Amino acid sequence: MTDRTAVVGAADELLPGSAATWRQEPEAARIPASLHVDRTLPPRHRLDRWVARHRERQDHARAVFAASRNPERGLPVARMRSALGFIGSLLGTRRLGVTAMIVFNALAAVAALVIPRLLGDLVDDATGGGATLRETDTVLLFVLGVVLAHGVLTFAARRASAVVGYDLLAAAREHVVETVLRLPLGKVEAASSGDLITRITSDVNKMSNAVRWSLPNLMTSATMVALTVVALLLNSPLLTLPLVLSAVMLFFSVRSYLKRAIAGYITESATYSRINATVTETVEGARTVEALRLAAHRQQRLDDDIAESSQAERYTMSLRNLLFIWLDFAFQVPLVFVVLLGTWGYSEGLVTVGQITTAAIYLQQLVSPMDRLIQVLDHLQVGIAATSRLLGVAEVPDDRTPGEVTPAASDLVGRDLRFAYREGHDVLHGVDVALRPGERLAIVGPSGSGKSTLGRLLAGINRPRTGAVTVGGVDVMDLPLPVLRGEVCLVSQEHHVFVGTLRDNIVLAREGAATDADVRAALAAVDAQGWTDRLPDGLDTRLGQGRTGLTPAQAQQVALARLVLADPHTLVLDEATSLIDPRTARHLEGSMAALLSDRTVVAIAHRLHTAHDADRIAVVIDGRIAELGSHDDLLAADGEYAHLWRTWRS
Ligand SMILES: Nc1ncnc2c1ncn2[C@@H]1O[C@H](COP(=O)(O)OP(=O)(O)OP(=O)(O)O)[C@@H](O)[C@H]1O
Repeated sequence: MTDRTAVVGAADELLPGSAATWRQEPEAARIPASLHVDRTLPPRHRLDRWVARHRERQDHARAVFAASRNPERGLPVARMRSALGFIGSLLGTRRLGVTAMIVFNALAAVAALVIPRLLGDLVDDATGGGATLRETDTVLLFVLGVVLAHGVLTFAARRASAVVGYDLLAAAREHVVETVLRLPLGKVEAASSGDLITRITSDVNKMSNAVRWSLPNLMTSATMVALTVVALLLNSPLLTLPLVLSAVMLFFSVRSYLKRAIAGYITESATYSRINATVTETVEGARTVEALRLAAHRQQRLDDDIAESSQAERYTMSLRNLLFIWLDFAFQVPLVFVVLLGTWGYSEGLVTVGQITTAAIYLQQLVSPMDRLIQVLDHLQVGIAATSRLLGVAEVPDDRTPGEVTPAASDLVGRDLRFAYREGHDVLHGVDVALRPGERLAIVGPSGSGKSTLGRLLAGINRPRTGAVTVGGVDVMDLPLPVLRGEVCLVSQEHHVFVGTLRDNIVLAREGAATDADVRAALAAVDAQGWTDRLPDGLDTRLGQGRTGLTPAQAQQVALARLVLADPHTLVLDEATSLIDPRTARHLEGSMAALLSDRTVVAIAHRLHTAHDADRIAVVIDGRIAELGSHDDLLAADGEYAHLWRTWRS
């Protein structure tokens, strides 16, 4: 891309209604972010508006949730069952740790339950006048011992939970990284980078919190609740009755919450993805923003994203608030009933004061684990939503179906190639191109005419909408990636230097099969031996961010050396030498000439001298091959190429 097109292209990404828009969450799912609390309204109307807003946010959450099921629109979201299955399988492979976690949590809960029972007995002995000072001392000492045991067991339980939690987190992170690396390149590029980043950062963290905090607390609280109910029953079945009321209230309020929460949290995360996408694009396009004075527009877009996110957060907050109101009722009402029932039962001689005391303490003791249990449910909803988004990355449909057949020949043919980045907007319109083995084809044409897109299709990066690219008669989309890499390779304008040694950066094209001599030969082939020999640690010199920096030209040479090692019979060079100054580029091309001589080369060229040296030149205009022939033939034809050539020469 030229500098001008770089600016215009980047501006396209940053302006409304541009190509960038389709990469994000479905536009239809946006909600108006204009609903603010109107304090001038009378309270009843305010309540009406609150209900209306709540419904609107709920509809929005449902729409985003439904849209997230469509893999064609952004990155998909996995089903809740898959998320639970994933967490379950992680837990299943750590049986020892999980068992330790359960056992210690259960023992800690039992220790906590013994104390009220002892205190209740003490009250009964005291009110009955049966307890001596010595007995009271013994009971208190015993209570102290149990408190100490409880502390030790709680420590052991938390430690076991932390070990399991961090282990799970590490496993989940590895899974996510592997999944992301396996994604088809075309799909990764089509996804919003903000969404991908949010999923592998914020969603991984949410899942990790759910695992590290929620699972242990779920164990502790659930054990505590279950044992407290058993203890209540053992203490007095009559005084346990009010719990039924509590259970009914809890059941309905939690069920209603759970029905809505997942969609709410997935929507909330989707809004974070939007914010991330807007910020990332703005930072990446900072120069364009400055050059075209787009700051106010970008600011507005970010404000809109934040406003929308705040609406989504308000919705989940309302869900939580409603839940907690019900929980307060569910916790307080039984206590009142225990006192009332206890008073009646005492007057009828059915229960003792000690039993009432124990029941009241147990009920009080139940509030905290119940409260935590509900918080755990809330965190788990967030965790499950985050896990669903994480696993959704793995559900991106693969764009190739690798088969068993390997190409017997090396002729590369493209037939009826059409391609659209946006549905209904083809950028290639039925291109036919056939390369003879060993031929050099230069692709030239105006900016945006589809040269790079054609190169990507020929290299098997993207699947054409119609037609196919075949190598030796086999569709490139049917070849497994390692096989394809040995057939056709694309060298693009971006040359990433990975953090690692110079050697690592080069052998990744043929991992495990390349020796140091191969690496040196590859560097020599691209004329990089001089400066690489002068590096302080030779092939062991560490490159990448924060380490030895490379000039763009050196980075490009490293990328080319990688390619030499991959040894494909066909190379697609997408302005591969554009970042090197013309003299070095000429030099580099010269030194590569011997290497390229027995390969098929498709060179997407801006500098026409590359075209001049090619066997044939394809002139791409508006997604079609307008002219095809040798330099001399095309000059003689006096068409588009002749015009470009004269302009370039002058
Ligand atoms: N990732 C993308 N998303 C949406 N549209 C795209 C994308 N990449 C390219 N396009 C559009 O497809 C069309 C063809 O682009 P392409 O990069 O293939 O042209 P080109 O001839 O290589 O341009 P240049 O010489 O400027 O690199 C252009 O209109 C471009 O805006």
